[in-house]
Amino acid sequence: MKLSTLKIADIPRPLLLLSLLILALSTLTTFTARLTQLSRQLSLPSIRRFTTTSPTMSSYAKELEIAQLAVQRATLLTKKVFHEKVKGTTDKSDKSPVTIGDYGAQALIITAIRRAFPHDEIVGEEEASDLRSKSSLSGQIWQLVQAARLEDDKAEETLGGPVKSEDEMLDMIDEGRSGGGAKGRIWALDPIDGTKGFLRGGQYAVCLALMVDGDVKVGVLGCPNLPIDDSAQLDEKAGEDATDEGNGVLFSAVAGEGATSRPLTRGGLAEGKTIHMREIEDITQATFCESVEAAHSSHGDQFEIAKKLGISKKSVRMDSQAKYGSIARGAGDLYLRLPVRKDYQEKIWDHAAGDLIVREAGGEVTDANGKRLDFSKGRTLSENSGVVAAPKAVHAQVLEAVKSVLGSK
Ligand SMILES: Nc1ncnc2c1ncn2[C@@H]1O[C@H](COP(=O)(O)O)[C@@H](OP(=O)(O)O)[C@H]1O
Ligand SMILES: [Mg+2]
Ligand SMILES: [Mg+2]
Ligand SMILES: [Mg+2]
Repeated sequence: MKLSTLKIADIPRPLLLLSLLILALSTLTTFTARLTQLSRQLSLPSIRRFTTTSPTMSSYAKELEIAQLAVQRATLLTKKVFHEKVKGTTDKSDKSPVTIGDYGAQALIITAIRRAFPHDEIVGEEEASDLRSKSSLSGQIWQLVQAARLEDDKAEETLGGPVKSEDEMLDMIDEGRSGGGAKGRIWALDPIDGTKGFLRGGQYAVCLALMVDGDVKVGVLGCPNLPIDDSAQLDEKAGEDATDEGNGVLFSAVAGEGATSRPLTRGGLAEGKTIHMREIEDITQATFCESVEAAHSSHGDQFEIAKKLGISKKSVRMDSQAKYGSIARGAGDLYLRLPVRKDYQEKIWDHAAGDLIVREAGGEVTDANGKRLDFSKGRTLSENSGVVAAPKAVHAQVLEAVKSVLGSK
């Protein structure tokens, strides 16, 4: 029989039904993929939820994978610098320290974001202008950046390959100069949070978050010096004499999908576990965390607040967003950060990832007035004052103590 004379009636029924089924399935798949893409572009969470085909498939699966791998790769570089006696430290215009580790990690992470999401904006803490006039420092960072490769070709391929040249490295660092804001997709990056801890041999974190229209949707914290074991409880020495030997944890969260921890590796991503804050039955037994640096938060006010809550245990002093990660997995309970100076505005990159990870683990994060942290105002949290993070069930009680201590000053 000639093909041109073939009639539908001539096709065997089972074959016809099978062809129709394949056609219907492929049309549905294309439609669903297009709808998901559209909802992502338009930031429509309700459509996104509807089009997510399985409960384990994240709405921000690609963003989460890139963010985790980019942070993991950057910790290869920071760990190397952590073990060096000389860390290429310079002072920034605000007199705060920055090291070759901070610059190198920022270059690596921004390169990964640029390759995967070329249209996204990035708010990064560091900028390259000082490096452009200090070629020996820039050369040292370039050596480190070239050496920082994940021991997993597929993971490197996912990140879009290495930084191509020293010039590209400097340009990538400067790609972090977005002013932030309430519209569109903006990443907040702190390549080394807790630089003072990093220099002192304490805790530090590599922090990355994606905000969409001012809301944090994805958060990742790489904490090379925290124990892998989620149940390892913090004691008052936890923030001192830290090391990455046998340690290293990668925290992550996606809005509405919970928080996870997994061991940091030198290659691809390890298996993750869901984490939760601890349920506190008796607030007097809570472990509270605060900065090591007295200039970053008021140790005096925090002591008074703990006293008011009946907490007699000494605080755990620890640098960086490792505090957020630690309370999110129930290794501690509260994080208090009350302002020392009225004119200081907290930076979004110091809180975006930690805020989401704690909230997704069952916590509540507000400022000292009980307002949610507002990441839509630019590079700083200009509408907020301080941070109060606690399990949901006791947050109101903690906030009451905060207000009472601050109100009586
Ligand atoms: N006066 C101040 N009040 C609050 N935070 C401050 C501060 N001066 C600097 N910081 C921020 O505190 C961060 C460290 O927080 P912590 O004390 O929890 O480790 C620093 O991040 P970097 O180390 O990334 O610069 C810096 O941005
Ligand atoms: Mg800094
Ligand atoms: Mg920081
Ligand atoms: Mg920093």
